[in-house]
Amino acid sequence: MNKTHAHILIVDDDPDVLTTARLFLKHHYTTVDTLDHPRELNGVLSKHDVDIILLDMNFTKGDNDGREGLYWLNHIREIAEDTSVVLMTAYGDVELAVNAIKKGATDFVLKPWKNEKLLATLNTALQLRRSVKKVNKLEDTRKSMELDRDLALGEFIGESPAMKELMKSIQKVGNTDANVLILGENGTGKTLVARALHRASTRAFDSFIHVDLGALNENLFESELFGHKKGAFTDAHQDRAGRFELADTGTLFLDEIGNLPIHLQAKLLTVLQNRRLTRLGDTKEQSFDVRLVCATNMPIHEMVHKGDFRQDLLYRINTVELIIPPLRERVEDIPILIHHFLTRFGKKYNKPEITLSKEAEHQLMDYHWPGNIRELEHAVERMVILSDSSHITLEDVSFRQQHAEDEALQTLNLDEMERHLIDKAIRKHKGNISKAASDLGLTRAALYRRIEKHGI
Ligand SMILES: Nc1ncnc2c1ncn2[C@@H]1O[C@H](COP(=O)(O)OP(=O)(O)OP(=O)(O)O)[C@@H](O)[C@H]1O
Repeated sequence: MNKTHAHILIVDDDPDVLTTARLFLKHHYTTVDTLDHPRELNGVLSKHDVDIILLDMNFTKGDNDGREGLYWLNHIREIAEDTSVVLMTAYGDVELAVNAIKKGATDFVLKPWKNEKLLATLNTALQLRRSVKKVNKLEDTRKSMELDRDLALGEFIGESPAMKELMKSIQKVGNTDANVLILGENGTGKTLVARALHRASTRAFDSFIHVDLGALNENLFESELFGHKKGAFTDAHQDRAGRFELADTGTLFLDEIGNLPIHLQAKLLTVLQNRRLTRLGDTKEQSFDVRLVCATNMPIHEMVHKGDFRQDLLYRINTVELIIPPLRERVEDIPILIHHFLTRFGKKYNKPEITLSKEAEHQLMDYHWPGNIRELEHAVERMVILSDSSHITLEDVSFRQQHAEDEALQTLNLDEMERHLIDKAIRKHKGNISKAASDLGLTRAALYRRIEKHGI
């Protein structure tokens, strides 16, 4: 017979009771111990994680009021608070049993017991104990998530004025239900900001659902977002909740919203306006309660002017706009980010002492990082992996710097090339626009126009 994995301890002064109970319970549980007096409980409970104590109520000859049992019950509650206690009473004293349960006993059995009844009582007590343990574990997880909530911004590195301002806004907006639109180039940390907003909100313990609208197949848009009923389309073999439902009472993060085709923008707008949705193939409408955070790397306001993005949808999603500047505009953050990634990847690749020379750091600060923090993160990871010593020098960096510039120059897109050259000229002349303009063969006004166009 398969035994239940559990440790049962029987405490009774009657040797016959101990033997009978032990012989029977040994067939059902992996560990069954006995004690002929509760005074030995401390020793056992300090060494073993006992699941259930089956406790007699009277240990002194002539005593039958159960007071001893209540005393030891109290004692167990104090020294092993999540061990369950099941009391044995020979007298069927209901009042005593009720009193014991009030004081924390899980249940009681009458002596002499029926084996099936004893087993059923112990199994129920065991289940209860396991649920209590699970709840405690969840509570621990909740507490650690609370810590994580503070850490979330700890992980968010940036000391430039722009980043400090952004962190303040996250704290301010975080615990409201305002819809937030995050704008920034690829790899600037939009997803990180969306998560930080969620963690700073009262919804932090509910779900955070991330949907990449850029990667979503147009045909599946409705079913993914709003769910479907079984049979709604050929592959709909069962009912399925959409992302809006999954995010209910939590945060829904719609990433790359600028990539949403105009006809789907209309569908999304209707759902947001009505705050109700209908699963594909269903007739019933249902309401939802989500906090909406959207992000895009597209020039969304320009798209509205050109008619590529619906203005009414933009107004729905951008109650607050957070703009994350590109890394090249906050060069002062580069050294701390490098340090942060060196520590992380140093640990990961077993090179905890790894450092970077000052020259190498300057070289990295000079680079324009079109892929922003993600590119920097990958560059540092590569350097840590490839470095032969525990010190990264200019040579290690120059190689990849050159490589990256070559890659950037390989583009045949005139717009990108223009942006790259302007950026390079400005860096070469350390921000002096007149000199950069003359190097590029442009007037200052023409250069300013282009700077604005490229958002440099
Ligand atoms: N301020 C920051 N501090 C530390 N790490 C950051 C910061 N910003 C971004 N990162 C890291 O850079 C990487 C890219 O960030 P994230 O995915 O949030 O960018 P994104 O703007 O959402 O990118 P995409 O537009 O490509 O989706 C992640 O690994 C993230 O942890």
